Amino acid sequence: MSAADPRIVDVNTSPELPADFETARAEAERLTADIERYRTAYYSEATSLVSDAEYDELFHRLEAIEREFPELVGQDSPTQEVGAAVVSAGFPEHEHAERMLSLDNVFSLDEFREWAEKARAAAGREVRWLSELKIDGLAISLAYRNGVLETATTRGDGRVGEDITENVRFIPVIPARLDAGAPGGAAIPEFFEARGEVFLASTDFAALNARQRQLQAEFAAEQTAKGVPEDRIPVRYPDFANARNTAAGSLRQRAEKKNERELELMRDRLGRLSLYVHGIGAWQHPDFENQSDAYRMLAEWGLPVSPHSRVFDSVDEVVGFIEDRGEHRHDVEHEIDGIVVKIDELELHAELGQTSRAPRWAIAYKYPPEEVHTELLDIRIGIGRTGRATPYAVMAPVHVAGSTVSQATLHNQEVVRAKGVLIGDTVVLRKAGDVIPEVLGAVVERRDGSEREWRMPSECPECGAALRPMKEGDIDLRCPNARACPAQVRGRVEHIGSRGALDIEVLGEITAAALTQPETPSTPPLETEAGLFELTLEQLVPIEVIVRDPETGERKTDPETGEFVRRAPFQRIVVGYPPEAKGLTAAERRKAGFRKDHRTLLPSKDAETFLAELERAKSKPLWRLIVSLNIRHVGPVAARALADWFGSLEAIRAATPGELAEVEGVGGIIAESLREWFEVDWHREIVDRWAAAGVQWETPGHPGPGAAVAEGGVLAGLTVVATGSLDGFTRDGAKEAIIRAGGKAASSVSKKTDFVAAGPGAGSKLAKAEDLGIPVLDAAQFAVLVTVGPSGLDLDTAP
Ligand SMILES: NC(=O)c1ccc[n+]([C@@H]2O[C@H](COP(=O)([O-])OP(=O)(O)OC[C@H]3O[C@@H](n4cnc5c(N)ncnc54)[C@H](O)[C@@H]3O)[C@@H](O)[C@H]2O)c1
Repeated sequence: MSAADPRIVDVNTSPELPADFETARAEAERLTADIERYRTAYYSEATSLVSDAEYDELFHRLEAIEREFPELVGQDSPTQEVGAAVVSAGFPEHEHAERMLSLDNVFSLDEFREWAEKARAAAGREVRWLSELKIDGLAISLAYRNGVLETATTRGDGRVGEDITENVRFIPVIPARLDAGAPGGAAIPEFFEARGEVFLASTDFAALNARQRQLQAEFAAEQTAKGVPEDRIPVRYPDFANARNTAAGSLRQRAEKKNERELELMRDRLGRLSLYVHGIGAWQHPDFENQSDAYRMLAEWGLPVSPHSRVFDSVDEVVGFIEDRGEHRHDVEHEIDGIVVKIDELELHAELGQTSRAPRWAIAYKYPPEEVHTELLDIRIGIGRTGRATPYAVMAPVHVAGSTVSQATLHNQEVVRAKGVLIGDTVVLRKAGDVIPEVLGAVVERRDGSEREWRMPSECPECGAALRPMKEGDIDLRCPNARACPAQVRGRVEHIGSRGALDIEVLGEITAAALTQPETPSTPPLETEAGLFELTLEQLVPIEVIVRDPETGERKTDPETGEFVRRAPFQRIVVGYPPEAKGLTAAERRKAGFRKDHRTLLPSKDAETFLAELERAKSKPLWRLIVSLNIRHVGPVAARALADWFGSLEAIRAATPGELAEVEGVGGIIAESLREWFEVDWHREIVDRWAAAGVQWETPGHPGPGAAVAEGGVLAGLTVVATGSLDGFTRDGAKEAIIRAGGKAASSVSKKTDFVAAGPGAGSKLAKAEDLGIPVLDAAQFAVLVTVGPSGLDLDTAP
């Protein structure tokens, strides 16, 4: 999807400004009406009808138009105002002793440098820059009289806000009474206002959502007990989508009309809120020179101050801070949407002054957005190689955190319910850097009734089998048709080619699909992976696939012909004279009317590479072959352990679950999974057909299960257990040293054990060795054992 897609919001490119006054006025009116609607919802209902980036874009567009046509700037333009006037939620109104302002924004480092240069020029001297994290929360003003919290007020329109003191009393970090501090410290003034940001720390936000899920589960259990069918139980406690709006909503809850239980929940939410002070308002006789000094004083009196603020002497250092914090945006305990840079010297605040909405001595540098709004077009099901059915969101493509996103996993049907999203909803999508995109929830207020509920399908979308949980109580549903479901075969074949398995060049997602679900021929060359090593050039060449859009997964059509775009990954077409013209001279060909229009299908380079890679794969290390069998829980680590110990697939198959579980790195779950896998006929068919095609299911020269690799080594015939951390050896290193010396490296102590090497952290194995009277060695003795053998040990001095 190109960046020119109208649905993709790009805050960095704005169209040209209107050319004449009338057009400009009409657009400014439209923008004002939209901004008005959005900010009322945002400040009064804690709801984001559009994303912050979209809001900022509208705001900037209006600012740009007003700059071009200054006659348009009216008193009530949003560009001249702070926040929004209070839309009463029933809280008393309260007038700030000193106005609360907003901040001007910049969106690039160049813009920031330009602003800093201007501010310095206006100051007429070098200044110090107080650089702070811009907390994504909501501003409040705390008025203290004689050290006691008198009022806590929202910002409102900057002059008058809502008195939310009663709610703020439940926020544990906000002191009701200040602490006079250490003797000799600054005296608390009779009256002052501290400004700060209320926010929900990321861990508290996660905990609050966990609580919502728990409440929903309890509610669902009650409903079930009343006989309400599962799919009719409403979502009473949906996930909260956004920490800032949740904090704002929590703070503006009304206690009236709430029953005991609701009050308890309300207080629980308030109790999770935090605050950092980031400014001062009215203050009688300040006896400090810098804003940073004020912070130190407020902290002494017990008000929470952000630990992340820094003071710099140069703009370059500030830029470094902005860049560094931008890279570590998520290492902070709360959400940040930018950096606020302020001149530290209070004297200059007075000198530079303020506009109608923001101080001239501070600026907010905003980071690119990580949350955007987009439309949820559909919810579909993906079937993975293990048959797991995973719902995923298909969205109108949207640009966020450096890439275009149109799909996001929704994990399972419970998650879809908890998020409370409907198809057709405007949803909040979050993508932070390289992190996987996540749908946070719906913008419920934007619903128009056309949205529809999604239900988890009961059948596999690829093969029609009835989906079911693997075992009772599982939330995940699976397609049980493991052998024939095209999605599962495709997934397994792709896995075989992956780097952690057989690492076969060419065998990726597209080839896997081409081999299992081609357009032509209608019978796929592979019914299951059993036929992989039997593939021939003749089978590969005719394969055609329909090209899909990598973002939407939709089949691509040719805009001219209207037909699906096809690709033949394994073909090369050579155009020449027909075979009948062979041996004729040019004149004879002309005379006979032969033309150069005969097409011959030949294998492409990929086809040849693929077959050569398959050939090579047949003798790859046994552990890679084991990984490529797609056995549940058997990844590279377990496969290596199995291959090292047993040396052949046959030995693994013949081992009892007990013997399997004894191998270090294997354990009971994997042992059981292996046993189940080998019981299935078509699994054994894979092994047999691959073997018939030349796959080597054993490690050449391996002497057999658990036996010494190095015949006749100093530990031949001896079993050694290494436990705890042995100085000079890694865990695997110790095991390898035993095997290299010809011994058997066992993972549990029994009567058959000859030596136990134990380092710090050794637990029950050491105790057992002592019980059984088996010699226990320290790291130094172990080193002697594996190099010289038991004859080098002086066992009387063993610990
Ligand atoms: N999505 C929407 O519908 C919608 C609507 C309205 C506003 N908004 C968001 O709100 C912004 C405008 O709100 P605004 O006027 O509060 O401006 P702002 O958020 O751009 O900046 C001013 C505010 O930053 C806060 N802040 C956080 N950390 C601070 C610090 N260390 N020092 C000083 N202040 C700090 C204060 O609350 C201050 O009032 C928009 O840019 C947008 O992101 C969104």
